[in-house]
Amino acid sequence: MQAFQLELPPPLTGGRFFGVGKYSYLVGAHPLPMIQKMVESMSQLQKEELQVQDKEHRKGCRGLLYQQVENLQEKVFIHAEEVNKLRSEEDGTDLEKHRDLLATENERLKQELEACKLQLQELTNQRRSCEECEYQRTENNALLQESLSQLQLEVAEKNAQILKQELEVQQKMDCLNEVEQRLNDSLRERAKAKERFNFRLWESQQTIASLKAQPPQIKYIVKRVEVESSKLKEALNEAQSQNRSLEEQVGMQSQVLKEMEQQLQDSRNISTWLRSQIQKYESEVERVHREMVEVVQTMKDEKNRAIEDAFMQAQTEMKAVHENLAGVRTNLLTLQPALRTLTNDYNSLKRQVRDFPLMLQRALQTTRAEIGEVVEEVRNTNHELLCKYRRELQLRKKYHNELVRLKGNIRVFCRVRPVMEEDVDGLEVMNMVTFDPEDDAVLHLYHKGKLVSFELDKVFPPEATQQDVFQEVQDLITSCIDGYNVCIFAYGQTGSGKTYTMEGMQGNPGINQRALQLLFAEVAEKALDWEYTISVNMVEIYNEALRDLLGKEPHGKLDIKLCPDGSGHLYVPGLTEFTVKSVEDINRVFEIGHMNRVTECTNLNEHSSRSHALLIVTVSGVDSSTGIRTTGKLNLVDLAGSERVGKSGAEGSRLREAQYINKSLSALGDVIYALRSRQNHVPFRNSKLTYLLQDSLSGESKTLMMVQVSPLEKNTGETLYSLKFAQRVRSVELGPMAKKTEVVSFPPADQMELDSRSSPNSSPGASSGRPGSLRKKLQISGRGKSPPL
Ligand SMILES: Nc1ncnc2c1ncn2[C@@H]1O[C@H](COP(=O)(O)OP(=O)(O)OP(=O)(O)O)[C@@H](O)[C@H]1O
Repeated sequence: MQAFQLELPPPLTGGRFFGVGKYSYLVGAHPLPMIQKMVESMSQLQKEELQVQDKEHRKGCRGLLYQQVENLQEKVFIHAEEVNKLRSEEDGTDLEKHRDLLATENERLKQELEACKLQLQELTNQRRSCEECEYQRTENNALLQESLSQLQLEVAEKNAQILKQELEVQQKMDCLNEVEQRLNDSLRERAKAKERFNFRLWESQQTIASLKAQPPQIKYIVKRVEVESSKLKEALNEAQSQNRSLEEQVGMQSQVLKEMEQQLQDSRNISTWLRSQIQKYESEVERVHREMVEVVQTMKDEKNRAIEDAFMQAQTEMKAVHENLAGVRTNLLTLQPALRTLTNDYNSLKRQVRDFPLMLQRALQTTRAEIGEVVEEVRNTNHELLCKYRRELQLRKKYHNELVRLKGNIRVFCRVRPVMEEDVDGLEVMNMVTFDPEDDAVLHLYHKGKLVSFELDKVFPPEATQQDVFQEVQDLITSCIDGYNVCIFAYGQTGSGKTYTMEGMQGNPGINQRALQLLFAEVAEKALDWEYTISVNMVEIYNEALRDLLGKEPHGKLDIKLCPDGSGHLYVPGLTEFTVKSVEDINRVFEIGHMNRVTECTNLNEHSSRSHALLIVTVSGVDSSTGIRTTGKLNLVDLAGSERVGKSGAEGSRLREAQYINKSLSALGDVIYALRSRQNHVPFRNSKLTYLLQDSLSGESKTLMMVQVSPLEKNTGETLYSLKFAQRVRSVELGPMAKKTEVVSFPPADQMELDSRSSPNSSPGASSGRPGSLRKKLQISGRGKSPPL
């Protein structure tokens, strides 16, 4: 029989033994009292078992059971030891300690922060007292505020971290408590099982003891021993099964222990991490603290420096102020007499100021009276001047009219067009017209080998410009503003330059546009006293039909009618009239007229040479001071070509056109003749042209006939005819002799030619009142004789 020795661990400190009989229990602060108790009872059991073994040497079957129990005890002990060790090493209180430490550290940081705030407050106060460092302080303050807010943020973060860690620690603690609870429960279970086992063991021992106490009956005993030994076997089996269940429980316990170990390991990791975090936090706090201290130190230094500077500056300024004060004191001494003088002056000025309104009122009254007198004088002078001006105006008008009358109310000019490139046509062109260099009213025409001379009111050579021509006619145009009716006719064969003279060309306008421009200028000059309105009509007479060139329906024929007011004046119902105020307006009107003329005909050149184009300008004015009203009419007429088509044997429409043209031109000649010779009857109604211009030709009206001629040899016939026409118009002399003259019709073209043939060298101009050089020449040569009309 083998003896079993069980080595038990020394009892843990802090515990007390309480024993009842052979079972003793350890209670107190030990973490595993049940295990301990179990170990104790097991050792007790072992001792008793040993005694039994001694007594019952034959009962070797119990050895296995003891062996197993021993192993079990060993394992339980090891586990208990490990648990104790773990508990002592990594107790949950460590985490709590860390947490407490962190809380303390946090508290300390908060206090430091408060101290920093206080210091900052102090510095702010100090800075307030130092005004010169205001700007710098504001900047530093802002920086500090910024770092402070950063620190506060960090502290808040750390607090949050601490709270989180506290929560985690709490969770771990709860976990540990739960594990401990479970361990305690399992130990209690085990103790109960052990107790039951012991009780059975005790019962078995009691049975053995009672068996031993019975008297020996060999045969019977042997049998009983066998019986008892089977009982023991049963007990043994039961113990083994209990042992197995205990082993299972131990396995479970070891599993639980493993879990606990794992949890402890996790806790250890977390604790390490927390420690590192705390270290980081501490180092950060330390760094911030160091920075704060540095900043505070820098600010203190700056403050001291600023104070020193301010002090030095104040000292310097104080010194300067003292010096100034001394200067001021000296000045004060010298200024006192000046002050006295100034005070006296001031007092006298005050007196003057007091008296000033009265003086001013008197001066104003005097000045007003003087101004009134002067104004009255000026008014009188103005009135006189105005009267003089009006007288002068009347005189000017009178003299102008006298001048025009002296020149003749009907004047005849001649313009010779230059030889054009298209006239040359490869052949040598002979210029048949020559001029008198000493007299600008004479021209000579070389015709059929003879030189025929003509004297008119003015002759324009080919080189005369549009401006030169206009210069001579502008008097007539301005008289229109004074209320006179003016007619300017362009007469001549086709291509002789009538349109050029009247309308002109782009960029070089003729009489029409220049006349309107002049009217605008004159009207503007008189705008102070007179208010003028300038309106225009444009008409065309073709084959004795009157057409409105500005109307919306230029095809319609117009009629000339007597005014229903009984004034005897004529008017054209439905004739379009435009009021013009500027050159742009004129251009627009000309454009409309031109367009209407173009739309009417297929060949404008042909058409224009066979129709009369009239631009009628009406100038109405009212004198704002006197209320006098004037109305003048300017008729600018581009006549149809005067060539004698009828003679060349034309037929049909061409002949009809020619007849109409001849008729109207003859009628014009007749009217002018009748007017110049002051006949009682003037045949205005013989043509549409003269009838339309009746108002403008009669009475005080002024007429200019611009006879256009070509210098070309091929045109000499027509040139001669035109010049004769001009000569005849001009030769009609006003005065007693003219009055006596009979009323005769203007000779037709053929007759005029015959006349010229009969006396080619005769110059009708010789009989005119104009003292022309040619006339003198003719008189000297004895050939100055008026032709019969
Ligand atoms: N004084 C001048 N200087 C330069 N060119 C001129 C002059 N006179 C006329 N002409 C030119 O001669 C040509 C014929 O002139 P314009 O058309 O004026 O003649 P017209 O007598 O009006 O003819 P029509 O009776 O056919 O209308 C034009 O090309 C014109 O430019």
